[in-house]
Amino acid sequence: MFNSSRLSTFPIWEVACTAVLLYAAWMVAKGVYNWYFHPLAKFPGPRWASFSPWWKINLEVLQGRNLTDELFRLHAMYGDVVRIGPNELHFAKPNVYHEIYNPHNRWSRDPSLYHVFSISESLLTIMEYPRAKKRKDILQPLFSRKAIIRMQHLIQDMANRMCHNMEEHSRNKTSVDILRAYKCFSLDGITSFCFGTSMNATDAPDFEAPVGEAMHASLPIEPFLKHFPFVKNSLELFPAWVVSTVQPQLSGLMDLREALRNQVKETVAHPEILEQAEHPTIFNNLLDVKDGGRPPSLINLRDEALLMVFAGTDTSSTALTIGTMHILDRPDIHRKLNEELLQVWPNLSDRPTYEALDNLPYLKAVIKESLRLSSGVWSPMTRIVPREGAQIDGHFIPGNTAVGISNLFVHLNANIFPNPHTFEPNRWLQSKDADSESLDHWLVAFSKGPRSCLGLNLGWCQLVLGFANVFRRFQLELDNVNASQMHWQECYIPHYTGPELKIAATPRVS
Ligand code: HEM
Repeated sequence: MFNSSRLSTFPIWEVACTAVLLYAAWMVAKGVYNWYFHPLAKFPGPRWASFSPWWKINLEVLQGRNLTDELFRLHAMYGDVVRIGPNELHFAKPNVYHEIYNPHNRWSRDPSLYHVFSISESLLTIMEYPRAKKRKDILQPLFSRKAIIRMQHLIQDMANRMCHNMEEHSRNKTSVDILRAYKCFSLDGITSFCFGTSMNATDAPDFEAPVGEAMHASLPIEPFLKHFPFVKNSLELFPAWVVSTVQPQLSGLMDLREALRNQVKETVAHPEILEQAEHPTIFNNLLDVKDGGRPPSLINLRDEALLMVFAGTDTSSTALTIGTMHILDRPDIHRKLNEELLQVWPNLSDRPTYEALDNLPYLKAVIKESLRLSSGVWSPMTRIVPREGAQIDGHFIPGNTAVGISNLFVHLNANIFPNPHTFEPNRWLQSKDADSESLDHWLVAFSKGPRSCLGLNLGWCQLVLGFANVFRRFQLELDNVNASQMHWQECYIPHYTGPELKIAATPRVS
C-alpha cells in the first residue's frame, strides 16, 4: 500500500540541493581544467569562452548578438587564432579557409552546431564523411549542371508566376516586398524541383505564403535550439496541431512538415508514383537502393526533404534580395545590367534559355557580388580535427578540436576585396594576368571541399533566372527604403530583421 508518511520524510530538498552543488562543483572543476590543463590552453581568447559553453549561450541566446560580429572584435584583440569555446578555435586569415575546407579533408561536421537541423539524419546532419559521401553520391546526379539545364523550365515557370504576382501588385498600385517575393520563388522552385510538387507560395496575395512566413518565424529560434537540443527533440513528440496551437506562427512550418511526411508515406506505399512523375525527384534517387542496402526510414526521408527546403530557400532568396537592393541603389549598375539583358532578350515575349543568360558576363558579376555580400552561411561551419591532429595556419591543432572560419572573414577581407562593404560587380570583371589567382578562388558562399553545397547548380540557376526575369520584365524603383537599411541577424544563415524591403515594380511594355 502507498505510504504517504514515507514520502513526507523523503529529503527531496536535500537531494536536490546536493545535486545542484555537485553539478556546480563539477562545472567549476571542468572549467579550471579547461583554463589550465586543456590541450587548447595555450590559445588566446576571452577567459570565460574557454571556461564553459555558457559564454556562447550568453552571447547568442541571452544577449541575442551575432557571434560573427564578436569574432571580428576578438580577432582584432587576440590575433589570427582565437579560442571561442572549451574545445573550439576560430581562424581569421582567408587562406586558412582553404586549409580547413578543401577536397582532401574528410573531417566530420561538429554535432554541437549541426544536430539542430533535423531529428534524424539528412545529408547536412550526417556528421562523418564516409556515410555523408554515400548519401551525397545518391543525390548528386539530380543536382548536376546537366540535370538543371534539362529541368530549367521548372524554375522559369516559378519566375513567371512570381512576375505575374508582381504585375498584380502593379495593377493594384502597391509595392512588392522583394524579400518575400524571392522567398516564394525559391521555395516553389525547390519544392517543385526536388519533390515534384510546388507549395504555390508565389501565388499567395502579397507573397504572404504561410510556409514562407513560418520558415521566417522559426529561424530566430535556431541559436536557442542549438544550445538546448532537448527542446528541439521534444517538439517532435507533439502532434503538429498541438505545436501550431501553442505557437501559431509555426503553423505553416508544421503544415510543410506534414505535407512532406504525407508525400513520403504515399511515395513509399505506392512507388509507381515515381515512374509516372513528370521528372525525377530526390525520392527516386533515395529509394533506388542497390547492393542489398536498406532505403532510408520515413522520418529520414522527410527530414532530407525538409532540409532541402531550408538549405535552398533562404540562401538563394537572400542573395537575390541583397543584389536587387544594391543594384537599385546604384543607377550605373542598374543601367549596365539592363543593357546587357536587352542584348540577349530583345523581344519581351521571348524567354531566353538559362544557358544564354548564364553566358552574360555582367549578370555573372552581379551574381558573384550578391553571393559575396550574402555569404550563404554566416556562422563558422565547424569541423572536427581528426584524432591524429592537424596543422592549421602553422599551428599544431590537437585531435577532436572543433575548428572553423566564417565565410564573412573571406568575403569581407579588404586585401582581397577592396572596400568590402561596397557592392561592386566590376571587381569580378577586372582582367588578371595568367599568374595571378582568380578572384573566384575567394568566392566561398557555397563553401568548399567535400561537404560544400549540393544545390550549387540549382541555386545558381535560381539567381540567373530570378535576376534576369525581374530586371528585364519590370521597371524597378526603391520605395522609401535603401540598401543601407537592410539588417540581418546571424541564425547560422542570415535572417532579415530590418524594415520591409518595398519596391515599386512596373511591367515593361517592350
Ligand atoms: C545561393 C544559394 C545557396 C548557397 C549560397 C548555399 C550555401 C551552402 C553552404 C555554405 C553549404 C555548406 C554548409 C555547411 O557546411 O555548414 C551548403 C550545403 C548544402 N546545401 Fe546549399 N546553398 C545554396 C542553395 C542550395 C540549394 C538550392 C539546395 C538544394 C535544394 C542546397 C542544398 C544543400 C545541401 C543538401 C547541403 C549539404 C551538403 C553536404 O553536407 O554535403 N543548397 N549550401
